[in-house]
Amino acid sequence: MAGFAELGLSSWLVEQCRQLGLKQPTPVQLGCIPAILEGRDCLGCAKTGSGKTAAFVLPILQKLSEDPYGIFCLVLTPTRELAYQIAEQFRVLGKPLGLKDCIIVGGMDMMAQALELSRKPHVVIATPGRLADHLRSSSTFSIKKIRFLVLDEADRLLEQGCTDFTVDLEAILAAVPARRQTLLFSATLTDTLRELQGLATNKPFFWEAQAPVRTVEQLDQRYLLVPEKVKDAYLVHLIQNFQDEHQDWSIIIFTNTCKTCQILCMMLRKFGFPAVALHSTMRQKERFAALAKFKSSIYRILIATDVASRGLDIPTVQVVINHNTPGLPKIYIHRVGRTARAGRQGQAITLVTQYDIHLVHAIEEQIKKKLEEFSVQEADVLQILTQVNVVRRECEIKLEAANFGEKKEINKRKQLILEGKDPDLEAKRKAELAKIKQKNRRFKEKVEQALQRQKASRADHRGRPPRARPEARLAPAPTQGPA
Ligand SMILES: Nc1ncnc2c1ncn2[C@@H]1O[C@H](COP(=O)(O)OP(=O)(O)OP(=O)(O)O)[C@@H](O)[C@H]1O
Repeated sequence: MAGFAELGLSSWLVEQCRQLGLKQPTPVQLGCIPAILEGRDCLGCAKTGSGKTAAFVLPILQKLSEDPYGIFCLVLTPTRELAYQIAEQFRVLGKPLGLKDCIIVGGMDMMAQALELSRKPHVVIATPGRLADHLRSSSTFSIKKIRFLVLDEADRLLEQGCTDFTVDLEAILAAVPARRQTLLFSATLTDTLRELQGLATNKPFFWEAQAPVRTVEQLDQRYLLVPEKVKDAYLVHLIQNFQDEHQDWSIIIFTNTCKTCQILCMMLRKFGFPAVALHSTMRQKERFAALAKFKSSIYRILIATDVASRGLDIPTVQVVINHNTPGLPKIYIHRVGRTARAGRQGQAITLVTQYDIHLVHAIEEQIKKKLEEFSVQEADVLQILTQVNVVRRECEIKLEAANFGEKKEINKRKQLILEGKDPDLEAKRKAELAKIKQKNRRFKEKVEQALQRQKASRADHRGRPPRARPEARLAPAPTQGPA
């Protein structure tokens, strides 16, 4: 198998890899590094934890060492934490170059960032919103001459999710040169391939890992069917068992809202578990502090919303628990990909209520693998049921008294003012964006319905009725009220 040197990387970079313990290139690195060194655009789609970051960082550093100037490379990424993680990889691998990098993300001081940008760093790693703000408000830097544009988690940057990057991306794309190399990476790139291909037009090289299953083999994937009302008792039971059976452990629990995230964190702490929360309504400094404490195992449990579902590389994570079944299979793929990274073992347990069975089927269809049932001693769960429900209620009351929702609004407004924006104008802009999104959604739905009708009428023509939906594989468990 080819080593890093055979891929065309210089000896100093091969030595950097060796020092970091990267002995052999991973398949995505084997595929993409030579193409990037050749000057081609690249779309790299490989499973979570397979080394996509180094697949773009290494060839960029090589090209930078041949012709160093600032700003040479711009990396865009959907979350702030991920921006810091990517910067770290550039710093470590590019140390012999004396690499200057600059991180441009929301929630941090804008003036300090503007100053850093004006010093022409070699590499800028940014979230789209904040970089677009700088482009609109400052003329002290330029990205007109960048040689590389990287979109990490490219499909997320292009989709219209709860944070819509499209307007900011347009502003950024208008400011970068047409003659550049564009590199797009994600574990779920194929879902938005058509949109992405429009961005990478310079002899694009598409690399996709060929595998029958879309999640990693070393990942043990389970579901646990739980009645909605007793979910938290199951969660406490799972964690207690895991803590009893393992010495050195770390768990990430994903939730669907910031409020649930906060309540679960309070609740688990009341039970004496070392838990810390990470969600978008926390101040940025608190977010970084929480992640740092989890990474250094001061806290063993990270309870997070989907701000942590993509890209974060924390090798010690052995288990991912989905407190809610993700509504989209690709969110599932990224969430469970926080464990079993770089060849390690890992386990993912998804709590599934009677209302979520169709979501599990959609996930299984996408990942091309059936989840197995995780069994627990229900009698043990019943024993703690009342206590868990009482503690949860106490936490809810405490959070309501602390005006969590209101504080969230106030924090948002404060942040906007700090960023030099008018909160009311921003609210108007958001409302307009939401309207456009809703219009787009309706349009998409109409198209889908028309396609369905076409399909059905074709099936009628052939005299075959459309296929009936398969029976739900998971039978709903009996609902159990709190004792
Ligand atoms: N050639 C290699 N040999 C061994 N380990 C590697 C190699 N390349 C990268 N790694 C390690 O693998 C881990 C995962 O890499 P990385 O974070 O780049 O994954 P990814 O493919 O971007 O995952 P995700 O899709 O979740 O973002 C990192 O800890 C990284 O240091």
